[in-house]
Amino acid sequence: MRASFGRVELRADHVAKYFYAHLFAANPGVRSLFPADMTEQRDRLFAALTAVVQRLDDPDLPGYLKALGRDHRKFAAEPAHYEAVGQSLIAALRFASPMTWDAETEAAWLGAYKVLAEAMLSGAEEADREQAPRWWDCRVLAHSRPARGVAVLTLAPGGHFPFRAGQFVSVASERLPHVWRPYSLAAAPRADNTLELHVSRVDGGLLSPVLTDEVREGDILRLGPATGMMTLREPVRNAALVAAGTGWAPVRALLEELTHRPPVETRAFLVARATGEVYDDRTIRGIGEVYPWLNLQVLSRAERLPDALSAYAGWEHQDAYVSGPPGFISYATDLLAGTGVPPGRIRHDPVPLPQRTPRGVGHAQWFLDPRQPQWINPADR
Ligand SMILES: NC(=O)C1=CN([C@@H]2O[C@H](COP(=O)(O)OP(=O)(O)OC[C@H]3O[C@@H](n4cnc5c(N)ncnc54)[C@H](O)[C@@H]3O)[C@@H](O)[C@H]2O)C=CC1
Repeated sequence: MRASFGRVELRADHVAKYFYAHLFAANPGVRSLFPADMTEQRDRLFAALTAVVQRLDDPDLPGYLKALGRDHRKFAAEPAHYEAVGQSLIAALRFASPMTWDAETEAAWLGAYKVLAEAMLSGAEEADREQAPRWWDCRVLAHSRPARGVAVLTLAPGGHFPFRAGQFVSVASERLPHVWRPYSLAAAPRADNTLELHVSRVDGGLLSPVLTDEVREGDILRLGPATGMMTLREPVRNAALVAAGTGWAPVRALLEELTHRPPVETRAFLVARATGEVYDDRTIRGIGEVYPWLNLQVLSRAERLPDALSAYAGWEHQDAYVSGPPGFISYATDLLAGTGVPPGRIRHDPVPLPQRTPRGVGHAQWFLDPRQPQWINPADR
């Protein structure tokens, strides 16, 4: 599977287009479940597939797939859709590698897809049995813009919204139907059931400009179920929390949860946004009073992190939590591992894999199945 995916990945755009064309042609009713503009959606298919193929041996994969299936209920995904997606996926993969696709490869993909679909469906069925809502409609109670390109939203869910500090949710706005994006919850569960999101505006992004610039108090946002493994590891030990930009959100939630636990030595390192701002300065200014056991350092640039980390010892006895832009997560995780934190003790949310191969292929490359030298790739011209 990995070998065949390596070849297909080179033609990711073509394969994804073929996959959706096949899916919508064979199942016309399915089209309305997807956004009007499919450009981003196509990339997401490959990000998801890549993540699964890279993690085939990962013992956490079944749990991840079950959570994914539970989460997919918000898309109104039914068992028949899983069947249809499987057929279109195999058709697209076969189409993309005509010279190398054989019965053995097809059997491997069919088997893997069956395992994947069964795990996701079992997650969805479990949620159905628990009568868990497919999504939560949440009213925007407050919307503020504490810094350039950042919005803080306070939400009131229609009913009880179960989650743990450090988790994230998928969010959609009625202003942009069917477009869902993940955001970390910026506070631990509260007595009044309200939730907080910190949104950084991504230029050219789809949902973040809507959430920062258009959403108003009184709007309804739709939230999928909370998920993610950046929760406090039990039993709670000394902890290092490392965040950049709005990656501060889940760290703030974890700090709030730590106030309800017996005190442990906690260090936090917050790197300012690329624009130079630390947007939650009101919380940060009063932090010593609320969290007397916390040592917080605010750093103006990520390059200051190595020195800040090396000023401390005893890293091998810490749990570490990292959040921020994907490049920052890899950077900080490597630094922490270098200071002696065992890799199994560093928690962060899933990071999209960097694209390994250039996109866009010419007719010649499309025709010749094996990987070709860079010079015939139009994207490199
Ligand atoms: N659970 C999580 O991991 C969360 C992740 N995020 C992500 O964090 C980002 C926040 O955006 P902004 O606040 O605009 O932050 P930003 O884009 O301004 O970046 C914050 C800091 O990260 C550093 N950084 C960025 N890329 C780096 C790299 N490759 N290596 C080393 N350092 C790097 C920059 O120096 C910058 O100072 C978004 O990508 C968002 O998706 C946000 C919330 C939670």
